[in-house]
Amino acid sequence: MHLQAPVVRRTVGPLAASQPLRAPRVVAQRQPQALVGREQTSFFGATSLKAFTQSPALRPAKFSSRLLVEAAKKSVGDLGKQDLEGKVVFVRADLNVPLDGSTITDDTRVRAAIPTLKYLISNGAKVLLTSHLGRPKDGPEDKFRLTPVVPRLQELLGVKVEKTNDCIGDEVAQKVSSMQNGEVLVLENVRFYKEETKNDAEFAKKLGAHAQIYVNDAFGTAHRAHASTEGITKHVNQSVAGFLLQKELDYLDGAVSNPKRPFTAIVGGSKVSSKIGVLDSLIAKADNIILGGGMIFTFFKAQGLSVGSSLVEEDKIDLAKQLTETAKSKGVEIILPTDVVIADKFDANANSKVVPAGEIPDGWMGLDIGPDSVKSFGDVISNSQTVIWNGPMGVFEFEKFSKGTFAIADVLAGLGEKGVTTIIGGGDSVAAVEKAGVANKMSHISTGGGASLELLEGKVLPGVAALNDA
Ligand SMILES: Nc1ncnc2c1ncn2[C@@H]1O[C@H](COP(=O)(O)OP(=O)(O)O)[C@@H](O)[C@H]1O
Ligand SMILES: O=C(OP(=O)(O)O)[C@H](O)COP(=O)(O)O
Repeated sequence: MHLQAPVVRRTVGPLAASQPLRAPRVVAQRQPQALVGREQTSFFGATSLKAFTQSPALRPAKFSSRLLVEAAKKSVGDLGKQDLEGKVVFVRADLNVPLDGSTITDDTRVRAAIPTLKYLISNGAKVLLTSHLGRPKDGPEDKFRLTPVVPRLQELLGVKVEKTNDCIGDEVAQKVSSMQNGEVLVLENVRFYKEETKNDAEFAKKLGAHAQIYVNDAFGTAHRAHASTEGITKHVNQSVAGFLLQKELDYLDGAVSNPKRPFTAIVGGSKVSSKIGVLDSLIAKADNIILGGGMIFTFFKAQGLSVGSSLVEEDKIDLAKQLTETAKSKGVEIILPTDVVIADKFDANANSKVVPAGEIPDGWMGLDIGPDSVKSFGDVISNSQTVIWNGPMGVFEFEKFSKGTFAIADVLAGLGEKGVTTIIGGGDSVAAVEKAGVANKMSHISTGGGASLELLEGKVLPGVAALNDA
């Protein structure tokens, strides 16, 4: 969630104008899925979080996202005062918010966590709340502390929220022992321990040491089998889904299991290695795949084009080649930008110019899609009936490189009136549409980018699978 300059890698190979990959398409229709409690409205829009907690659809005894799990899963809404009062409840949320220093630039994920927290507080639980923030590499780092979310949580919850400097250990034990019913204690970033992402059993046990009940409300991280999303469930009495997780699954499952067609997926952003694998199954599901952001340069390099010092995942170049071939053979369109905005350094005030996509000079890097690409992407998007978008088209945090992202956001915003389903997923993508002022025009704002893409793949999300059956 912190801006990172692309790794500088020199490109060798022929200079050539890039061509988007276009071909006729054949896509098999999937069968409709029966669903429970789905609502076809954005829950961050006008109806917002209040309606979310009050909606009867969100208090079903069971819910089931059949793309993901065999059995229906238990929800926090199944637990009443008799189950929660005086109990220590460990809540794993996704509070991985975009930050500018210590300022939260988009609080969507914090707001999204509120309904579950309010429900637990009002039922007298002692709430231990934790999350990851960013991807710290080697232990605690101040810039990855959860400190900035505490005042915002306090404001939204209307109760005092305390925080520890660690997520396990003596300080946590001591603070938990003096907690009163209805209090909230934030535990520090779980990724300060490498054991978190390794799903280490001992670490998971320590995380769960004080809690009787585990609530997973971290949809954005449900595709990770980590100690706080999966391992911990083995060390508590019961594990249930939070309202956000439930809401996301119910909505997305319906929207992507039987999408209205043409179905277009837009994939951008900078988590190339996390997301490039998803394209394989998208080829089987979507009619059009539009690529932007940092995703594109690995594809351009795979075509032997010049990418300068743009973000490239060298070890994914072969995969990019394969994906291009697979798409061609299946008749699916993978649409790449034809022009890009380049910069002479990774900086808001860098010199910039627009060049054909495959002609980035050495020392320059692509930080946005260009105006011709905006137009051709816009044409494809405007002819779609379902659009899912994860990953900004450029470094939208810098004004100079934000135009492509905001232009695509505007195109999507205009489709709502025509009844097109528009789904935006991912911390930064949501921040971008919020910044563009069009979030309330989308059908669904999802707190998970990678998670919603994996859902789209039909993969089992480990954070969901680990919960108790209803
Ligand atoms: N061409 C690019 N080069 C480097 N970074 C980029 C580029 N385009 C977009 N980004 C960055 O990608 C980040 C978001 O990526 P990602 O985490 O994959 O999206 P999301 O959070 O929506 O899932 C943004 O911070 C943006 O600045
Ligand atoms: O921001 C997130 O994912 P996203 O960018 O795919 O939406 C989640 O917090 C998961 O973070 P991770 O991709 O570092 O595991």
